[in-house]
Amino acid sequence: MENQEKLGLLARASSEPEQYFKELDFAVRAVQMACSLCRRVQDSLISKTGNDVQSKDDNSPVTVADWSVQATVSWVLSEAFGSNNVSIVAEEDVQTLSKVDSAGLLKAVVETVNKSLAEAPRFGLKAPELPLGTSEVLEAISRCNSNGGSTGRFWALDPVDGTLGFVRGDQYAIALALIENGEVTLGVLGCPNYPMRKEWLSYHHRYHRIVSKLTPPTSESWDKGCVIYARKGSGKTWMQPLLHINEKLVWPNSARPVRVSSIDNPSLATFCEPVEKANSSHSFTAGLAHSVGLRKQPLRVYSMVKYAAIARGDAEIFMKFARAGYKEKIWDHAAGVVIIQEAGGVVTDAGGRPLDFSKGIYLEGLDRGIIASAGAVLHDKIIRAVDASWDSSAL
Ligand SMILES: Nc1ncnc2c1ncn2[C@@H]1O[C@H](COP(=O)(O)OS(=O)(=O)O)[C@@H](OP(=O)(O)O)[C@H]1O
Ligand SMILES: [Mg+2]
Ligand SMILES: [Mg+2]
Ligand SMILES: [Mg+2]
Repeated sequence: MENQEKLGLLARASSEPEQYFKELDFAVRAVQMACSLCRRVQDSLISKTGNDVQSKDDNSPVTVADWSVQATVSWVLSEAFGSNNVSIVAEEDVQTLSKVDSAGLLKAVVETVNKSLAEAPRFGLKAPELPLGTSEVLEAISRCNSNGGSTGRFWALDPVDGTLGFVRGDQYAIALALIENGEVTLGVLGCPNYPMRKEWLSYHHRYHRIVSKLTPPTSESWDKGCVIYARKGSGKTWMQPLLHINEKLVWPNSARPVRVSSIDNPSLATFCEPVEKANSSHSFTAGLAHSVGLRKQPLRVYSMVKYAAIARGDAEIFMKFARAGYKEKIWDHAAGVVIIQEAGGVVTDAGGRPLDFSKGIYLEGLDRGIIASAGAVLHDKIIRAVDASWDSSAL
């Protein structure tokens, strides 16, 4: 009882729907396991120069970690709720993995999944009696083939968000959300490299190693990591430390509530945005920043760690304006939205409307871009600035 309270897993009032506690509990454990898996894979990825990063049809990267996390989370959720009751929308599929020349890759995925599942008892979960075979791993990945929609319940999973950051030894996230009748009801974000000090969020390993005189943080202080989660309507967002390998700490883990920043003066506010210009227009947001009076340098961070930074109060604004024609996917945002909202923040499209998770795998009808803020004052200022500058922008 006391432990559940500490974890933020208890209902505040008996009128609150109890059915989400089991879901949140398993989701947090699954994401903790995924964080542990990713840390191992990222460490081995950076320490060798192999052919460990594949390219998808759109030239975006995918790694052993993406498929392995998808299989692991899918397996854990199926064990907890029964595979017939679990519907998952997730980013990866098995096409590349099932190709004849991908035997080595598939073997690495199966090994990684089994290594991760063998760790399940540390997270208070049951490990499989026997290691999973290749077909079981492929089946766990391909079971995540839901198309979402406006009715019923499904999970949205981004096994590794910010894969580019992941392969560069930088920030990335594991994102799991539960969506019911088109509304995000639970969000869990694992951020294995979330640094101990927020200043280090803008520290890009590769880049700074070459051009910066900054002393690199030691791996101990850099690799702090956290899992952040929230249940819709609870008014609280919680944060757990990562369950580190080699640590004595076993489940249940401790958690503390986090809150958005109280800064509403633009000149004191920090905004974050994607690292890659190809994913969001840096020139458009620079113009917005100037007109709103944001004075600080943008914090460019890979992945949904940007949502976590707002929820934790380490930054005040997140903006993303993808090129015309790009359709945002639900798994890139669902967990982050509920985590910011329950921490006291605001997330809408650039027209001020809530993001619509009820139309399948894409955020259909999204008006121009996505804006998340620590509060309504900053949010309104940004939205007005977008309106004022949109027509003269090249977007
Ligand atoms: N062209 C384009 N425009 C906008 N967004 C795109 C585009 N291509 C991909 N994506 C999606 O962006 C996800 C990564 O977003 P980030 O905020 O991490 O971007 S960045 O790497 O920091 O630039 C990334 O998520 P992951 O694939 O999970 O890494 C993609 O879903
Ligand atoms: Mg991807
Ligand atoms: Mg993603
Ligand atoms: Mg991904």
